[in-house]
Amino acid sequence: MTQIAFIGGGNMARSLIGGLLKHGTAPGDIHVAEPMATAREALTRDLGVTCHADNAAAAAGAEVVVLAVKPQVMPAIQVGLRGILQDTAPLLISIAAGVRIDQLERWFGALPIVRCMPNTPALIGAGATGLCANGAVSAAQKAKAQEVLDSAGLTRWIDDEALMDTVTALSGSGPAYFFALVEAMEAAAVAQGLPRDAARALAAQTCLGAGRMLTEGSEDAGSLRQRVTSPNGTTQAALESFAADGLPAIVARAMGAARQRGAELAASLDEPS
Ligand SMILES: NC(=O)C1=CN([C@@H]2O[C@H](COP(=O)(O)OP(=O)(O)OC[C@H]3O[C@@H](n4cnc5c(N)ncnc54)[C@H](O)[C@@H]3O)[C@@H](O)[C@H]2O)C=CC1
Ligand SMILES: O=C(O)[C@@H]1CCC=N1
Repeated sequence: MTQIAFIGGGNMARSLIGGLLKHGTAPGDIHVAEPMATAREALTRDLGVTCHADNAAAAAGAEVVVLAVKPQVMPAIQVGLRGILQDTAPLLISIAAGVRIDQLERWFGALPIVRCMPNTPALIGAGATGLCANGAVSAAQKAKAQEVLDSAGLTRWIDDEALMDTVTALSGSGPAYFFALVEAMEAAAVAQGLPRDAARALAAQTCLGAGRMLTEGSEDAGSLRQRVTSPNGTTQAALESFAADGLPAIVARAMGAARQRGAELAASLDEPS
């Protein structure tokens, strides 16, 4: 079996490891480097994976190394990792927001690299991941990267790396937009007098049902929306209010801010010329 190392054992690493274990990867084939002792203990206790305090120790012997640290931590981990990665030449997968493939090549050397952007629903196997490969990634390695991310949910290859910040703005950050909308819907229902537990249950099930209609049926969001909207009915009244308040522009501005933040995060990691 392929040995996989995770550098950073936080939320996303945990989600991706959970998916791999569910899809048949043996815990013994997964090594995790994590500086926090309590997190290492929890990972071993909960998932049965082997944890290391040292990044190079986790990466030694791995055919796939997943970089799952915060973007700001990325330049610092090259110190301990570059040597071992140059010796073993694994497939390097980065899940860090913003961080570009050319930066990864500069820090870790010429390697097959896949930059990807998963999201938190990976925790329940319902994630969505965009992936982008550099020219050194073989067809077999591409298939391996896809297999790793497929275990967390849906995957899509993105040919143009410049669009990865848009993927981050769409599906990487997207779960938070959705939760924010649900919070607002629940709060409005409670303000109208509905008990909180009823508001929460009805809102959550509504989102589940709407999401399943989108993913399990063949209709797009626009036509599903139209089917809810009776002429001169309640939905029309709500949608007209959204339109008057500029919902599409609000969403476009928010996604623009997310995309720009991805680019800024990456730029902040470039050495001044
Ligand atoms: N949270 C999210 O929704 C998503 C996050 N991402 C990306 O995933 C990456 C990780 O994010 P999270 O899991 O949310 O963060 P997190 O903070 O939960 O996990 C990061 C882990 O890295 C560890 N760490 C810190 N310094 C380290 C070092 N020098 N060597 C090894 N490990 C070190 C931390 O102790 C922590 O456990 C980020 O780059 C983020 O942009 C990608 C998609 C979605
Ligand atoms: O907020 C962030 O920067 C990360 C990347 C996408 C989701 N969470």
